[in-house]
Parts: sequence; C-alpha cells; structure tokens
Amino acid sequence: MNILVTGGTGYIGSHACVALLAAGHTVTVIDNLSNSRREVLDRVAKIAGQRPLFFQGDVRDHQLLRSIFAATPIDAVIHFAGLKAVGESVAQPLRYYDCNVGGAIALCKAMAEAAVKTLIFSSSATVYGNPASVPIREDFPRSATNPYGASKLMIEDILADLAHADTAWRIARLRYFNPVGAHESGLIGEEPNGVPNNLLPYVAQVAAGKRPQLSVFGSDYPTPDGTGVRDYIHVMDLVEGHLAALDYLLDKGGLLTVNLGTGCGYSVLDMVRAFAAASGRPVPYARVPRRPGDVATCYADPQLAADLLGWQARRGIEQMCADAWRWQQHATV
Ligand SMILES: NC(=O)c1ccc[n+]([C@@H]2O[C@H](COP(=O)([O-])OP(=O)(O)OC[C@H]3O[C@@H](n4cnc5c(N)ncnc54)[C@H](O)[C@@H]3O)[C@@H](O)[C@H]2O)c1
Ligand SMILES: O=c1ccn([C@@H]2O[C@H](COP(=O)(O)OP(=O)(O)O[C@H]3O[C@H](CO)[C@H](O)[C@H](O)[C@H]3O)[C@@H](O)[C@H]2O)c(=O)[nH]1
Repeated sequence: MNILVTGGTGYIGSHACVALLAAGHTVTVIDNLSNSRREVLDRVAKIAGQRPLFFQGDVRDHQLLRSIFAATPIDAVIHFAGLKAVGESVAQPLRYYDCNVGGAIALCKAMAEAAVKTLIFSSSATVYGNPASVPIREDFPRSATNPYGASKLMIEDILADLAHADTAWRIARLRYFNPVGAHESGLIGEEPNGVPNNLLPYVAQVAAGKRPQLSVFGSDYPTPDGTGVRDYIHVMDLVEGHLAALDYLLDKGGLLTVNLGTGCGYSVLDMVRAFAAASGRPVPYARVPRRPGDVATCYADPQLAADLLGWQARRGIEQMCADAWRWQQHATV
C-alpha cells in the first residue's frame, strides 16, 4: 500500500516510516519541518533501504494536499503532524487549535475529496485527564486540562462524527501513553528543541553530561516511591501498533479507539535507575516541587488492543533506555 505519513520526519513519524517500509509499504511524507529536520529522511533511507517520497509543507495547505493526492495514489493516511508541548499550548492556544484541529480538518477534507477514507490518528492518554483509577480503559471519561489535550479531544470527536456520517471512513484513534526510546540502529530518535519537557530525553542529556542534574517533579505523590508513575512504551512497539491498526481497519472498517501502552507503570526514580544502568553513567537528580498539571499515576489497560489487534508491547524499560542512550550518543554528531 501507499501510505501518506503526516509529520513523518518527526519523532514517532520517522519510526513509523521505518516500520512501514520494512513491512513492504510505499511511504509518502508531508512535514513542514517546524519540529524536525530533512536529514531524518536520509537516516530512514539508511535503515530501511528505501527513501520516502517527501513533500515539505503544511497539512493546512489545501492546494499542496490536493496535489499530493493527485500525484500519488494514496491508500491510507497516518496523521502524526501537530504541536505537542503542553506548556506552550497554554501560552499559545490559538496556534495549537489552528495547527492541530485546523490541520486535522484540512486533512480530512482533502482525503474526502480524493476518496481516501482510511485514517490513523495520533491521540494521547492526555484525553483521560486525571483518571479516577488505573489501569485506564478506553471507556473511561475524557477531559482536558490544557489546550493541547483539548485539541486531541476535539479531533477525536470530529473523527467520530465523520465515521458516523459516512461509513466508508475507516478511522483509528490511537491513544498513546508515554513513547520513549529509539530505533535500535541509533540513527533516528527524539530531538527535542531546547530544554526537554519530557523525562527520558532530559535524563539522557544528564547522563551525557549536557545537563548537571534532573529535577524530579514531586516526591509526595501517593505512589510507591512518591514520584509520578507513567506507562512508558518503546516507540518501535508503538509504531508496530499502527501497522496492526491498519490491518484491522482494512479488515473490519468502522471506528477503532484503542490505548497503545504496556500496562506497566514505572516511577521517575525507576526510570532514572534503569537509564543509569543502561548507560553506565550516573544520573544525578534533585527533588523539587510537583509540576503543575501532572497526575500521580497514569498507565493503560492494553487488553483491548491485544484482543482487537493481536498487538502488545514487547520491549521493556531496559531496552527503552539502552536504545535512547544509543540515540543520544549519535544525536551529538
Ligand atoms: N511524543 C509523545 O509523547 C506523544 C504522546 C501522545 C501523542 N503524541 C502525538 O503524536 C504525534 C507525533 O508526535 P511526535 O512526538 O512525533 O512529535 P514531533 O514534533 O516529533 O513530530 C511532529 C511532526 O509534525 C510536523 N508538523 C507539525 N505541525 C505540522 C503541520 N501543520 N503541517 C505539517 N507538519 C507539521 C513537525 O515538523 C514534526 O516533524 C503528535 O500528534 C503528538 O501530539 C505524542
Ligand atoms: O524533567 C522532568 C520531566 C518529567 N518529570 C516527571 O516524569 C514523568 C513523566 O513526564 P513527561 O513530561 O515525560 O510525560 P507526561 O506523562 O507528563 O506527558 C506526556 O504524556 C502524556 C500522555 O500520558 C501527554 O501525551 C503529554 O503530551 C506528554 O508530554 C512525570 O511524573 C513528570 O513529573 C520529572 O520529574 N522531571
């Protein structure tokens, strides 16, 4: 199949390109390079032995989308493109709604026009807000505490309306927990701009000596060691979940909503220890107050994905940290 990957030079998108190419698909990428670099395509090509067709541009550019659908027979779209920094979304709500919600609407309109109606969308565990209990199932109530989360909720609703209005649409809403790690080659990985917001990239930079120490946000949560607990999932497991979702959509159609997580929760200090072991480097840290907006514990019930897709995460935190460390060493080049 020929798959259009929006945001395909980004962190998760680049790994998806590798997995799609390895599975024998043809890949077309659109990315405006607002949070990634063109060289990622060279690295994807080096790993996969094939280069995706690349269009630099914005998913809100209707003319560009129309020309891509006209130039290439696209069978399905995986929509990763979007903005994802929670704090920035609070400061710049219009930019977030425009890019995320506006981008999804523009993409769906162009897809409808081209009669391409198979779509996989990157949603997030953030749609569960502060969950009443864990593990989190797909039927738990949804809420948003910031514009980024609200944009994901809105897009989920738009896609559900679309699927109900026209049963020719085949749509997957995949709710990611905490994607970490990198391709085992160390050639592609997460490249945060400036100070990393997320735990693992920060820890990796501390281990590499680029930052003096990690700030552990909160030690008084009701968790085994007092620090926040999350469901870290290896990015290659995550993208393999997309391939399974694509197979499901082609077979069953309809609207699919599933968690992509491991079902295991690890604390900040668990991850610090695992990273120190994987890298052989110390990861000094200081305990500081809680980060506003953080929840104590968030991990998935991944059973539905196992039942419907026959998919489950296979890689543990040792491999997540080892692969993130390999990438961190390459990333300095
Ligand atoms: N990484 C996470 O922790 C996480 C968790 C849950 C959900 N998600 C979602 O997964 C998707 C991919 O995340 P990621 O971590 O790979 O982020 P990323 O920033 O690395 O990748 C997103 C890519 O989209 C591109 N882009 C942004 N806006 C665009 C636009 N309007 N038109 C074209 N290209 C555009 C960026 O240049 C970037 O290459 C996002 O939708 C994100 O919200 C990520
Ligand atoms: O420097 C840091 C960074 C993070 N943390 C802690 O590490 C844990 C994980 O934090 P991340 O920022 O890596 O991830 P979050 O779970 O807060 O958020 C991520 O996952 C969410 C879904 O669960 C959303 O998708 C969100 O956009 C995405 O950033 C939290 O307990 C946080 O307090 C620290 O202690 N120090």
